[in-house]
Amino acid sequence: MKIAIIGTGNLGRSIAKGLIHNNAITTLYLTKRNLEDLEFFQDYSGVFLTADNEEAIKKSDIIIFAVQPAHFTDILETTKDLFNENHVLISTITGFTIDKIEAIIGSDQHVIRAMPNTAIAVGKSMTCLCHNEKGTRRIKVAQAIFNRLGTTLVIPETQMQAATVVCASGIAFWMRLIRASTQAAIQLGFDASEAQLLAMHTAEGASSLLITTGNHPEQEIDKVTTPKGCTIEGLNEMEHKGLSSSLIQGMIASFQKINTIKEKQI
Ligand SMILES: NC(=O)C1=CN([C@@H]2O[C@H](COP(=O)(O)OP(=O)(O)OC[C@H]3O[C@@H](n4cnc5c(N)ncnc54)[C@H](O)[C@@H]3O)[C@@H](O)[C@H]2O)C=CC1
Ligand SMILES: O=C(O)[C@@H]1CCC=N1
Repeated sequence: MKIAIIGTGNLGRSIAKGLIHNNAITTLYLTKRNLEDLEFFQDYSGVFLTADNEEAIKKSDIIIFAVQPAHFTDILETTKDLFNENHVLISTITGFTIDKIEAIIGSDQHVIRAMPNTAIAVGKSMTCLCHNEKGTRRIKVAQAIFNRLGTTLVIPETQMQAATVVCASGIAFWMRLIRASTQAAIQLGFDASEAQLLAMHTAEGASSLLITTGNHPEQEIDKVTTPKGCTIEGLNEMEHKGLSSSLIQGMIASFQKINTIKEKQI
């Protein structure tokens, strides 16, 4: 696959690492206005670094846009005449709707919106996808790419903002939970590196149990909670202190914020 990433910042770099490590490219063009901090990629064969978006688009079939929302309109305005019927345009831009994209480039292009997360760098992204009418014919191509880098779900565009909170911001939320477990493990006597090892592999184990069995979390919790035991004691104390409520309220706040950003930045 000939892929270009337009805007190789935090997310673009993560996508690039995932594509390279999963051998998912024939050529990969990475663009950025200042190429200095892309040195990591310069020795990989088939990977080209350039500040020239036009060159990257002309030499690629799949174009992944990963710039900040405020830059996307200008980039589309200046590159729209380069797009041809073979191009699949994939936007990761938060809040930038298909209507807004089509208002600039028209409705003749295959347009996919993708909401991955930074775990794409290690092939573990939960990526939500939606598409315009023409993009119906290329959604399987997009799924094939992102399935090599994790798991995909095709959703209606109306759910993309919520998907951003749950999956993209979700990486940060889960990191805080793992950090809190680490801090507790240190207080319970482990040194810092051991504490993080215990926390992150226990988190991975919990997630893998659900993915592998398809069980509801409470079914797995029931297997751990000995009557009058230490697990239920800890769980109930966490709930008295608002664990579930705090997570839910945080994600709702994040969702409310994303909808105000949408109005102001684009
Ligand atoms: N960081 C994340 O975890 C996620 C980000 N997103 C979305 O992806 C987009 C990118 O996010 P980040 O990577 O965090 O932002 P970022 O600011 O780290 O990266 C954007 C990159 O685009 C480059 N850029 C700006 N104008 C350019 C131009 N004209 N040509 C080429 N490159 C240009 C900047 O130099 C920068 O390196 C945003 O729209 C964000 O909402 C979506 C999902 C997850
Ligand atoms: O925090 C943000 O606004 C962006 C959207 C998803 C991840 N980062």
